[in-house]
Amino acid sequence: MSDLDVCENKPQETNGDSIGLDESPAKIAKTSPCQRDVARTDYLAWDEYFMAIAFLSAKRSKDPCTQVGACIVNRQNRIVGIGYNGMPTGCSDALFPWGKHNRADKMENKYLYVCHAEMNAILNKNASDVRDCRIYVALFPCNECAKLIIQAGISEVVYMSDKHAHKLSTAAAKRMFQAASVTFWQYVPKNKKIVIDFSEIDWNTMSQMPETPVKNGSS
Ligand SMILES: Nc1ccn([C@H]2C[C@H](O)[C@@H](COP(=O)(O)O)O2)c(=O)n1
Ligand SMILES: [Zn+2]
Repeated sequence: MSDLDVCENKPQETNGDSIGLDESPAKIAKTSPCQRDVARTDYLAWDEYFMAIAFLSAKRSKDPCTQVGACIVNRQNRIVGIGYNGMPTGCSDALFPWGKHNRADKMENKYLYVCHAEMNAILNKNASDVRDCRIYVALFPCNECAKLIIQAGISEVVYMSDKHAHKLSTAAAKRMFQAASVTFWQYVPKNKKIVIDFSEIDWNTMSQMPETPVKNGSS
């Protein structure tokens, strides 16, 4: 049984044995998670969870080179904003460039148009403001996002990669964060991977897995 399976309140048969209240520790150890009375211990820690949300959001990005996600969290560990790097609303991917090397036409460069993940997370906020929140982001913010983060009142930046540490935009961002007392620190994941495996669902207890992917309302 996986953690996602539906638990039923009846003794579960396991290996042909029934499980009674006076079972030996060895037998209790063999019971399925649903039979246990104590909480799981291998759940995601808060930082791991919020950074994973940022990485999941990045999966929506159409940038062929770098997909970035951001997740804003308040002091009660409630998510108040999520975003990823993408073109502005109404600026179709069919009409705006995802390239960055077009020497013939300087206008055909994604950097002129793309909204960064941090910007979208702030603009997507579901709270009146994001003051004193922290933002989880895969890459260290650029100087333009640093301005938005500071002006929005976010007080803490949690980042995974500082691969552009050598860039002027990163140095400028750090200079502004330090002047504005915005703390920043690098999250080092405990686990290299967090797998979301839909096939773990016990489809016998849920509506059958669709034979062919059902297209959702938007692409
Ligand atoms: N903190 C950041 C850094 C970058 N991005 C976005 C902006 C671009 O879409 C992409 C970077 O492209 P590359 O220079 O790797 O071709 O990532 C962001 O949203 N947030
Ligand atoms: Zn940025």
